Amino acid sequence: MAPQPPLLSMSGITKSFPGVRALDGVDLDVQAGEVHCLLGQNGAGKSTLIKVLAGAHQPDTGTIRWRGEDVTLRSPIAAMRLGIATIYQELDLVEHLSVAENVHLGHEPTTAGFVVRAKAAKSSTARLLKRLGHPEIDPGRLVGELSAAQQQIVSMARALSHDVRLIVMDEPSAALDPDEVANLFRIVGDLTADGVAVVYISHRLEEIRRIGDRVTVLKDGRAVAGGLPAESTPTREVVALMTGRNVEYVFPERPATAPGGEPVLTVEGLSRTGEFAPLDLQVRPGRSWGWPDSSAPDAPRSWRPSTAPANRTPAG
Ligand SMILES: Nc1ncnc2c1ncn2[C@@H]1O[C@H](COP(=O)(O)OP(=O)(O)OP(=O)(O)O)[C@@H](O)[C@H]1O
Repeated sequence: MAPQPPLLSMSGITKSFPGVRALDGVDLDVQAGEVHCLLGQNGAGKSTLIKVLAGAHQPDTGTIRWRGEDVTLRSPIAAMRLGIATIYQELDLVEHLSVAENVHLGHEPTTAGFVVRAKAAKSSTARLLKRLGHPEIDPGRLVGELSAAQQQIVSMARALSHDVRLIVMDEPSAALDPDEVANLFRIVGDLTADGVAVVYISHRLEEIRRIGDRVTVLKDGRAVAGGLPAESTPTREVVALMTGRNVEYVFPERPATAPGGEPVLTVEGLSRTGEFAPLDLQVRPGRSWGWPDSSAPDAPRSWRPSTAPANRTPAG
């Protein structure tokens, strides 16, 4: 049997803005059902590449093949019609519309009669939210009233309300707590099991190892590595590709310091009414020192407010 062409094949993509070549001949191949991670430092060209893929930017040169055929993605709607959805970090939801209205914006269910359409939109939205592990989100609620994590789920529901074959997720875990990240990974696993491809942008290398299949690394607008195995490529190699420097240079070893030298800072009996009880501390060379979250339930008593919080005014 002839091998399947990649779901997506971007070749030699260039894109310049005044004074900067954001993409300089980038290739990206994505297979159906894989999680393809896109890595690169700030300014490497990731956003520009996914905007080209989303139909939001037109490339200056290069070709895009989709399921084996050359395509031109003239607009986000054209990309969406092919089954390419993008969930940007800055979510593009309309805050004063309801969840269901956002999910179906531009492609409302077409059953006759407005009320029936609204009902159909609500029930199909409820089904999508359940599939995404968030049945508690009310499809009738205004999007502006939801948390950042819930808004991201709404954005995913909107992507899934189309016949999607590839979803681009731009730093999807950035605003999520660990439970929400676990739910995100479950969603990604379900999508890929259904044959949907995910292009996943993250700065968190440990995430890429956990859910990624392959990695493409961008640096200064070029793909310096394409389709590396996510699980087995050593972190030092990925960091070296991203930065152009070896790990020893990026994370130089700290100079050895004798434990317990003379304190560089000593504080005794420091307190602030309504903020924290008297405390002593010493900071010594070569030691790390962190300030615990005083509101955490397991914070030592001395870190918690001693009385009702007072207005903060600069100490005189
Ligand atoms: N609309 C624009 N106009 C001018 N320059 C742009 C525009 N969009 C991106 N650039 C420039 O193109 C280069 C690549 O930017 P891009 O946002 O694609 O990088 P990135 O890898 O997504 O970085 P980040 O992680 O910071 O978003 C940068 O030098 C950026 O300043």
